[in-house]
Amino acid sequence: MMITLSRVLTPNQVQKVTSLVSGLSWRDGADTAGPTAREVKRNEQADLTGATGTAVKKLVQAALERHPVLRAAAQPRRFSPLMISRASNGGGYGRHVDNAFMGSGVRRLRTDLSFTIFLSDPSTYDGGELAVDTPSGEHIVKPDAGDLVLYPSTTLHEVRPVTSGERIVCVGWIESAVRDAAAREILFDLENLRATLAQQHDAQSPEMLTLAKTISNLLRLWGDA
Ligand SMILES: O=C(O)CCC(=O)C(=O)O
Ligand SMILES: [Fe+2]
Repeated sequence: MMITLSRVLTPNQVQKVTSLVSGLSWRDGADTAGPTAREVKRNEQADLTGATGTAVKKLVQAALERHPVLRAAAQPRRFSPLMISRASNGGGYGRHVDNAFMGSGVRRLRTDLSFTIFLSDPSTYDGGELAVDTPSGEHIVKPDAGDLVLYPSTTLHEVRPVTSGERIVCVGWIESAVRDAAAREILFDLENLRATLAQQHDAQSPEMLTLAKTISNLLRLWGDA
């Protein structure tokens, strides 16, 4: 399942992040890629270790954690550290698969889902589409600034060359509490159903209680703590 969530960052938050990011220093993106991805990674990564970088990460992380649809779709257990990437002048990121594991020690996580939060207005750069291989063909997106694209880390994907302007994004990975993608999709459907039914039914109604019980018990069956 691949979805685009609109306005995970509001226009104000995009502006705030963009202005903070403009004060950061950058280094070659190949430094943070795995051995195969390194060959095709042609972008730069912001240094987020200082106070400004920390402020950026905090702002974005808070928006991610409170987003109800992202929570329902991803069932996040752990988030990777966020990265800010920039591509211009024909840069991009050729077809690759993300590393299965990231980080080390207690911070090590399995990458179940990858996401990109677009920070640049799409009218300000040419190219730079994110293209993800799906069983039904390539899914190509270039959404508005503030939108988040969530897709399975199991896929081959690429960022098409940026032929003019500059593409700035925030990327990260999620280890889901529900490892199996099919199980995650069933739970996402049920959560959407719950949200729809909640408009007509009281939370204490037998229907809503049974649905709550079903979702909770499927999480026990399929989820990791
Ligand atoms: O920039 C993007 O949209 C995706 C980047 C990517 O695939 C990666 O960092 O592994
Ligand atoms: Fe990737």
